[in-house]
Formats: sequence, structure tokens, C-alpha cells
Amino acid sequence: MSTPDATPGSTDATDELAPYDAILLLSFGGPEAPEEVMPFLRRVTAGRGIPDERLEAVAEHYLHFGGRSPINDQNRALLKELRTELGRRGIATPLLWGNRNSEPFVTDTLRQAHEDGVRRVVTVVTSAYSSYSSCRQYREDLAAAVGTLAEEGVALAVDKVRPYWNHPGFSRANTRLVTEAARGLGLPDEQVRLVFVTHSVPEAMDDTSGPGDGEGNLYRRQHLDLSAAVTAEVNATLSRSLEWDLVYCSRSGPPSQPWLEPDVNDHLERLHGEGVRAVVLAPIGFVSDHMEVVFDLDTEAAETAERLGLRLVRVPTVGTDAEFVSGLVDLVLERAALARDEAVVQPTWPGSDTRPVVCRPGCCPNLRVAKPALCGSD
Ligand SMILES: CC1=C(CCC(=O)O)c2cc3nc(cc4[nH]c(cc5[nH]c(cc1n2)c(C)c5CCC(=O)O)c(CCC(=O)O)c4C)C(CCC(=O)O)=C3C
Ligand SMILES: [Fe+2]
Repeated sequence: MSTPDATPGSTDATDELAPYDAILLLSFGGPEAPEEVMPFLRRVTAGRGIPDERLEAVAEHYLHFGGRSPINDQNRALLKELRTELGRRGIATPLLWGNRNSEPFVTDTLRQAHEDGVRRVVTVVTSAYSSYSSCRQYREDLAAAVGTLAEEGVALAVDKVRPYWNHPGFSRANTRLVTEAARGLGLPDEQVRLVFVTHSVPEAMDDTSGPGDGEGNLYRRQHLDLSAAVTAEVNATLSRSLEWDLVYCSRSGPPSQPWLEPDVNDHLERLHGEGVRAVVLAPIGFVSDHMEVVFDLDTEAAETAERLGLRLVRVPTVGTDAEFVSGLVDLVLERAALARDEAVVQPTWPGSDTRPVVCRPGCCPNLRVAKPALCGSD
């Protein structure tokens, strides 16, 4: 006699996730109603010296979309696809969701998880690159959450997967999406440009992004490496010789502070002046079409292109792409195998630079205040 859900000859696939008993999707968060916009923005910018005019302008971006950021719904959709992919692999481990700046707040998520019996968590952050904003700040969120819970007498261990900008699930999915967007543009090579775009950060943040042994600018270099590799693949697949550029969007901060440039809008002007007629705009810096994408690119940059008479083809973000979702599950399994001290193959493309799953001391530092961070050796 066998129980209905026993699969003959196989062990419980959930063991593949040992020692973890939950997976956490950790994200930025966003408002979902007009009255949530200003409290959200105050939370995001607390103590960061963002000028009031910038806050008011960003509030307008959100209000332009009814005060609802798309990011939470995109994370709900991602969670659904992750659940399906885990199920397909026979993994029943609970999947949790927590945000930095809006409900469900990560501290509340972890408190509830602990009540439900969870003790050891593996985290996937909705951000692929190395920098303070895209890596360490999430590690600080985890430290703050675990610290708060420790004061309540609740003990949890939390790890995370490596920065996945060059995990094939992310990088190959981006390559395919850019290839499909560029296919069928009948113009001569010199009239088409692949423009890769990411979130600008202060130059000082980029200068210090990396492992902290003098090897800075990792944020920018990762984007440059991926842009070059994607372009080479697109050209090989489509038998073209397209050129590429890396540009930035969503600058905030005071004008006196240098941030990574060029801005996407300035760059579109420049390309138009050089005779480019069509731009394939690939937001490789983002994992979903959240506010920076739907406002800064699909609204603002689209207006710039329209004014110039420049054709703009916006590449989708990886979102819930099956190859991306499957890659995230692979990353979680990789992290679990490393936690068990097993030898694992850690696929990378492009390059062979595997970011450590445990960040090195001092990498991507917080330049304003030293704060504890989890998932690192410092
Ligand atoms: C590198 C990076 C990512 C990518 C990594 C990741 O995905 O995490 C990212 C993502 C996001 N940034 C977002 C929103 C905002 N970022 C701001 C401000 C800032 N971002 C910065 C960097 C990044 N940000 C920086 C250096 C600042 C300056 C202040 C500070 O040092 O913190 C501000 C304040 C107002 C403004 O100045 O724009 C807002 C509202 C949303 C949510 C969108 C939605 O609601 O759909 C998402 C996903
Ligand atoms: Fe941001």
C-alpha cells in the first residue's frame, strides 16, 4: 500500500533545499494607492539628502499612474511563476515575500514565517547587480529585520543567492529578448543602435561597488560586460554589426553630486544628431517593468524619441520569463548545495567572475553610516 502522494523510487525533492526551510523574495516595494505615495517616498529617502523638488516630481510620476506602482503586482506574478516552477521540480518549500519600503514588510514576513516553524531562509533579491543600492542595502534590510526579531526573542538565520547579473537565467533571457526586439529592423546597421539602460547611481557608489580590495566600479563594469556580450550574440544571430551604448535613467540626488551618465534622454538626442534612426532600448538594469521603466523610459524617454522622430523599440524586462524564473530556482538550489558544503558548478555568462554568495568584507559599503548587514563575512 502506498500513500497517494508517495512517488516510488524518488526521495523528497524538498531535501534539495536543505538546510533551508523557506525561500524569501526580497524587493523594494511601492505604493498601491495615492495616499500611500508620500509616506512611501519619505521612507525611501529618509536621511538621504534628496531635494524636495525631486520628491514632488517623483510623486507626480506615481500619481500619473493613479498612485499605484506596478512593482508589487509584478512580484505577485513572479511569486506565482516561482511557485509553479518549484512545484514542477517537486519542491514544496514555502515561498515568502517581503519588501523594504511597503507592505508586506520583510520584518513582518519573517516574524510570521518563524511562527509557522521556519528557521533558516534563503533570499532572492529582485536586483541582479553589485552595488550598495542593489546588494548591500538589501543585506542591511535583512540585518535590521533579524535584529528586530532577535529583540523579540525570535531567532532566524538568513542567507542569499549570489548577485545574478551573469547567471545564464538572467543574462541569456536578456539576450533572447534583445535579439527578438532587434530582429526585423530593416534599417542599415549605422542607423540602428542598441542602447542598454540601467538605474543611475552616485559616482561615489559606483566607485566603491565591489569586494572592497581596490576593485571598484563593479556596478558599471557588470553592465558594460553584459551589454557587450548581448550585442555580440545579437549580431551573430542576426548577421549584423550593430553598435551599443550603456546609458542611465532615474537620477535623483542634488545636482552638485555626480551620478553615472549619460542620461538616456540626452543620449537619444545625441544619437539622433549622429544619424541614428532607430534605438533598441534594453533595460538590463531592472528585473521587471516597475515605475522607473514605465515612467522614465516608456513615458519620458518615449516622449524624447517621439519629439526627435526617432523610432524607439523598448525591450521587455525579464519579468516572469520562464528562463529567468527557472534560473532563480537554480540559484536557490546552488545556494543550498553550497550551504551543505557540496561541490557545485556555478554557471556564468558572460565571463567567469562568480560573485560570492557570502559577500566579502567591506564590499559595496554604505557611504553614509556603517550598518550591520547579513550574508557577508564582515
Ligand atoms: C541601483 C538602484 C536600483 C536597482 C536595484 C533595485 O531594483 O533595487 C533601484 C531600484 C528602484 N528604485 C525605486 C524607487 C526609488 N528609488 C529612489 C532613489 C534611489 N534609487 C537608487 C538606486 C537604485 N534604485 C539611488 C542611489 C537612489 C537615491 C537615494 C538612495 O540612495 O536611496 C527613490 C527616491 C526618489 C528618487 O530620487 O527617485 C525612489 C522612489 C524602485 C521602485 C519602483 C516602483 O515603485 O515601481 C526600484 C525597484
Ligand atoms: Fe531607486
